[in-house]
Amino acid sequence: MTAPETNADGTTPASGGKILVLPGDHVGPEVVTEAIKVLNIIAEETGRKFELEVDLCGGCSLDKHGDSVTEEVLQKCLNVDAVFFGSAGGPEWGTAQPNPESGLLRIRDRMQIFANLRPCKFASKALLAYSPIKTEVVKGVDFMFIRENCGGAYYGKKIEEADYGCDPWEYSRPEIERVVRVAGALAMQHDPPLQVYSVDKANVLANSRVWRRIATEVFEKEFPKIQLKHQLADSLALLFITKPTAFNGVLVSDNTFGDILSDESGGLTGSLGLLPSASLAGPPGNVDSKLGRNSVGGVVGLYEPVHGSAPDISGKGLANPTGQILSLAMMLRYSFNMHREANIIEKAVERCLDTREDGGLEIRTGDLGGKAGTVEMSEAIQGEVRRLLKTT
Ligand SMILES: NC(=O)C1=CN([C@@H]2O[C@H](COP(=O)(O)OP(=O)(O)OC[C@H]3O[C@@H](n4cnc5c(N)ncnc54)[C@H](O)[C@@H]3O)[C@@H](O)[C@H]2O)C=CC1
Ligand SMILES: CC(C)CC(=O)C(=O)O
Ligand SMILES: [Mg+2]
Repeated sequence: MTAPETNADGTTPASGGKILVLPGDHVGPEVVTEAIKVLNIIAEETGRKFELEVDLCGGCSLDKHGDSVTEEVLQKCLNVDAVFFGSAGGPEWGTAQPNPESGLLRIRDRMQIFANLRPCKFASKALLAYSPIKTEVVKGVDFMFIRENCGGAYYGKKIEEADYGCDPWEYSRPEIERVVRVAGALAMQHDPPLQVYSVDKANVLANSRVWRRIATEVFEKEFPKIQLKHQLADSLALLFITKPTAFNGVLVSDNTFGDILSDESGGLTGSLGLLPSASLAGPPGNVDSKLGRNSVGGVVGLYEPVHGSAPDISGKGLANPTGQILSLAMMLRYSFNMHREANIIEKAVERCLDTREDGGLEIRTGDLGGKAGTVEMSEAIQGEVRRLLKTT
């Protein structure tokens, strides 16, 4: 899984950075394999040499090592520029601890990749027809959901007894400040800055009231051009269905609300199989912050699709590889500053999904009602990526 040792003209490729690949379980390895083919095309065409290492996390690690992630793999995560992750879990491992998913949670914690960016927009306008929401309601939806990724109810000292369970839902000032700053920094990358919404349950939860107060303070002090708006999480679940474009811009929330509400994006845009994500250890882009920088001038991050291991369709070559391939685009953009190549992958995906009338290839995997398999979709994207790299 490495790029060629020399460029076509015989020169040595520039050192491109280290990537740890953790394919995980069920459809994870199926879609990761396809995304790596796209990465190899980019490495080949640009001469950038990435150092790739593949290891285990999830049920596959439980089977081999008796733990969902080993200390050795956690250490490797700390010594790379980016981690490329598939998905962890499946019914055969159940939920008793440590379950496969706990491996991913431990990696997020160890890497302190506290900002999980989950963009929601149509990868092609042809997909408007696949949304269960009326076209006139969902057309133009375009937001970035930022989910706090290392705190809240998913972490802390849990109590699990036969008849009692407790997950403390805690947030402290530094945890809130750093993630809302990422929301502000992303919004400021646009001219005029994007609207930012902070999502909470401040009408009920103490940790939400602290979240709201600190988010307000950070925006007043550090992002005076943005007027932060607050939205309760329960009504947002409704408004995402009835008026999703009202939230175009950037949304930021805690771990639990963000996990649940960002899956709704899959419902809005046609299929969960299309959606990528990036979990970052600092703000992306040229910001005045050294937090989370990697050895190649980008941000340390873990990249994975929003979807899980889809055990219901695994082993049949049916999974849509698009979410994983778009996660690769996010990795190139945020961890490797390869904006051109990231844009090319997104354009290639769009062309493969566009209707023939619009000059596209109109390829549809099963989640979009079509007959194409994982490899067919991936090969079409690879072909478009190669063509666009040569011609643009
Ligand atoms: N980051 C991760 O590793 C995550 C892991 N999980 C784990 O995954 C396992 C399955 O969870 P589910 O609740 O079923 O959620 P899921 O996201 O795996 O699947 C939900 C539905 O979406 C479909 N789907 C998902 N990805 C698809 C793709 N690429 N192409 C076509 N269809 C796709 C599935 O077939 C299923 O019908 C569980 O063990 C869960 O804990 C769930 C979410 C995230
Ligand atoms: C650890 C994961 C299984 C939690 C989740 O659902 C997600 O991150 O999307
Ligand atoms: Mg989830």
